[in-house]
Amino acid sequence: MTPDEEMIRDTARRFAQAELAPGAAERDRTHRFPAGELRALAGLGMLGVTVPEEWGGVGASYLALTMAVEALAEADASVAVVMSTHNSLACMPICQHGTEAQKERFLRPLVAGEKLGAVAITEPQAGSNAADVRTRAARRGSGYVLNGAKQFITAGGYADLVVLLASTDPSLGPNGLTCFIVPTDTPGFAVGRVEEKLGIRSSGTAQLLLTDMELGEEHVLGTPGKGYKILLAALAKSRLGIAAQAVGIAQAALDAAVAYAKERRSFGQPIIDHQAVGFRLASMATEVEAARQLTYHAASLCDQGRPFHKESSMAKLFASEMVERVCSQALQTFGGYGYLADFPMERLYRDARICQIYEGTSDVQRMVISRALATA
Ligand SMILES: CC(C)(COP(=O)(O)OP(=O)(O)OC[C@H]1O[C@@H](n2cnc3c(N)ncnc32)[C@H](O)[C@@H]1OP(=O)(O)O)[C@@H](O)C(=O)NCCC(=O)NCCSC(=O)CCS(=O)O
Repeated sequence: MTPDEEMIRDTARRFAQAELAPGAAERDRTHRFPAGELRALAGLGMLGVTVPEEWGGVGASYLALTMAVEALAEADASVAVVMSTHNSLACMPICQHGTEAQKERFLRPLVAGEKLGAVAITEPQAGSNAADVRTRAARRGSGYVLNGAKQFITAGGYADLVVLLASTDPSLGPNGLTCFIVPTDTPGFAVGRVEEKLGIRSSGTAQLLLTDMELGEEHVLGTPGKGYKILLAALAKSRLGIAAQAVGIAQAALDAAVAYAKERRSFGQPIIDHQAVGFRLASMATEVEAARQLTYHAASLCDQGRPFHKESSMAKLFASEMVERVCSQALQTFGGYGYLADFPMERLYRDARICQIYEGTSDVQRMVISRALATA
């Protein structure tokens, strides 16, 4: 880890503990989207961590981004996932595939925190099979007219720009999918339901509706027909962020359980001194550290330009299944108090569950890993 990476991690950690942790339960309860908190994060460079400095970013590594997401998730997983998605799935595809004009117009304000980014791949019928996107972008004059619906879009109710996958040629299947940069004030764009959820309740997950929405050619991101590959490549990186989110939530649960187990007494001693509790905490700590190391390893491979897709999926798979186990065991340590909304365990337990679902379910990660094994 370089001094710069450490500094980014520590900056995120300080902000998370001072500015996010105190309001996390309240945002969860009221479902308030953390718009002000995200603007404050922009001031710390957290909305363009891996974007080069020439576009206003920090120009840091994916390891730095991963550690920053982990630190935020320890305090508030909703903020962490919005920040992670904005960085990896909105900023970076534009950074890597955008024209100079697109970077000037769209990327710079995203990094500065003047605009918030989201990604829209998933549709009501297209989840794990992302190639089944049916949102249609039909040619009209020199531009396109888009019709369709997008589902489960993180920050969808609040984003200013959406990197969106649509079909420009259905006869070509996945090779007819194209990425568009969609300003959400475009006529024909509407936010549908903002979803009620088990966890990450302040992340503004929404359905997006596109009705005869006209976009000029300058909104096409990358080469038409290459959109699926652009976003599969971006997802391989963004999954590091979900793994990091899982590690952060699990660390918070572990810390809370250890603190409680030292303080709570039964049968004449702190419960941590009962072997059943102490051993349980030991196993939890080991699992959290194993997931962290898998995640950092995958991020480091990515930073070195080495193959990392299998490792990224392994990290996401292991960390997201680990966090449910660890949160369950942490909650158990609190006994009845763990089940009450007055205590943080209840929210951590709910926030943990989504990690096995979004940005590729556990089964999708197993698919990516097993295909890599088959072709090695
Ligand atoms: C299930 C999948 C993993 C795979 O689907 P496919 O079988 O359709 O894809 P492939 O044949 O493997 O690949 C097609 C094509 O793309 C190239 N490819 C694949 N992976 C990569 C990569 N990591 N980097 C670059 N290129 C890649 C591959 O070589 C093929 O190219 P050729 O045709 O050979 O030239 C996939 O569908 C999948 O990941 N599904 C899960 C989708 C998912 O994660 N959805 C969540 C999206 S997020 C969202 O929409 C909103 C929620 S949010 O977080 O806000």
